[in-house]
Amino acid sequence: MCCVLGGRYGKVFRTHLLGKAVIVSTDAEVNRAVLRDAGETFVPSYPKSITELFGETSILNINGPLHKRVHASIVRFFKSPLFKARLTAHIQQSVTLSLASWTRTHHLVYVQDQAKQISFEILVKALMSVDGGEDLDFLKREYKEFIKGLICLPFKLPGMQLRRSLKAKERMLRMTRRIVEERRSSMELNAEQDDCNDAIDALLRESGDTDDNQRLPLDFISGNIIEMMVPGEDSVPMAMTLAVKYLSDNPVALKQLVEECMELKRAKVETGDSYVCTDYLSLPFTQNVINETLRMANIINAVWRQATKDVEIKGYLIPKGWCVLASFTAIHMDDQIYKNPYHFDPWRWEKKGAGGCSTATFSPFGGGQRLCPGLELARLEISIFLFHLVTTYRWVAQKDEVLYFPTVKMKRKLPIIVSPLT
Ligand code: HEM
Repeated sequence: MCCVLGGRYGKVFRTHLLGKAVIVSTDAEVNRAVLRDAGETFVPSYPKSITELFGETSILNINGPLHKRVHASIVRFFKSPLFKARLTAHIQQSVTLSLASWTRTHHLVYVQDQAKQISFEILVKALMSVDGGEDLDFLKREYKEFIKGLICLPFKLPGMQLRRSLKAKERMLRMTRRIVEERRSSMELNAEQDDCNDAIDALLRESGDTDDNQRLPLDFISGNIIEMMVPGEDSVPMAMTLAVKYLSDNPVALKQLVEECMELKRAKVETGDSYVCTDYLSLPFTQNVINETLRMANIINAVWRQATKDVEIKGYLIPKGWCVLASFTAIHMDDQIYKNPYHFDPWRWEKKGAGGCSTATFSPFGGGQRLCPGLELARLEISIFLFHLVTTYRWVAQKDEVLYFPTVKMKRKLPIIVSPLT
């Protein structure tokens, strides 16, 4: 029997958020059905200021065959062994350089700031091969202004944040467009070379499944490179920071992580081999720590969709035009699914499997057609950061607390006092 939702209704209920009538789902099966939909019934739906900032052709807004094509192209590139090998070396270099700057004993370090710095550099390297220098400083400055517009009043009047953010985006777009044009020219000159160094190359080479070899327009590529920074920029450093926070509060878990990482380090010293990406990703306890961090942190706590037609899921009728908020937090903190959900317990993943259980009950990276294309990049970065941190330093964390609104942050940026391992 199908029911039209009225007021609070069990695990799926109707409410008002940001002035919009919304159906909130805290039900794993309903969430899975929403995520699995390939754009026929549900399309992304964001508050007005976000849609304005992203633009209509952003991967986060588009649907149908174009979305599928762009998403597949990015996933293919991020999964390619050559990219992962290059990126592993780059992440190692960024992390070790950053850690080397903390060398003094009893030195105070703000983990959140350090993690942000490391992961921003890695992100722009992966997306557009910007590698330090003025371009990186420019992007850092403009991106900071741009991102403030994500949570602001949706008016573009002079002096208002949304207008300032859109101006910052215009400046970033000019720079990105220049890089994209230069890259296309050099591709035309070296037509036989089909190696992709970054997401720009991947999108420039993307020709679709059709015979007409339709390339993606340059403005489309430039815009998407900037818009793809949004889901990756804050989430990775916050996962790194929260992992350090949870480990600081759980010495037994930290001890086991240190032992696992030290064993790999000793093996590498003995053989003289360098680290490859699978070394990091196959450390089972490290992956359990990352799973547990992502489960508890809920950095992306939900996804928003809008129904394009009346649809019935598990007996609930979702009327056409209504927004659905599929909550990940509700599932990740459900004590029917995770025993003692507020307790940091990396060992629970030994039972569930290090790769996580089904996407219905563990979906920090979303699922279905919009499954995060940066998933492996994120896991690799967090793994490398934790590995080098625990094999280089001991630390004592100062008192701090996690804030969940409007986005996940540490109240004091997680200050720790570090001492180098002798
Ligand atoms: C811990 C880190 C990360 C988390 C928790 C995370 C989470 C997510 C989630 C939940 C979605 C799905 C949104 C939806 O269905 O509407 C998503 C999409 C996306 N993520 Fe990530 N992400 C992370 C890192 C990254 C990184 C490093 C990148 C690199 C560029 C990235 C790029 C994207 C893109 C482009 C999308 C949009 C995909 C689409 O709509 O087709 N993410 N992410």
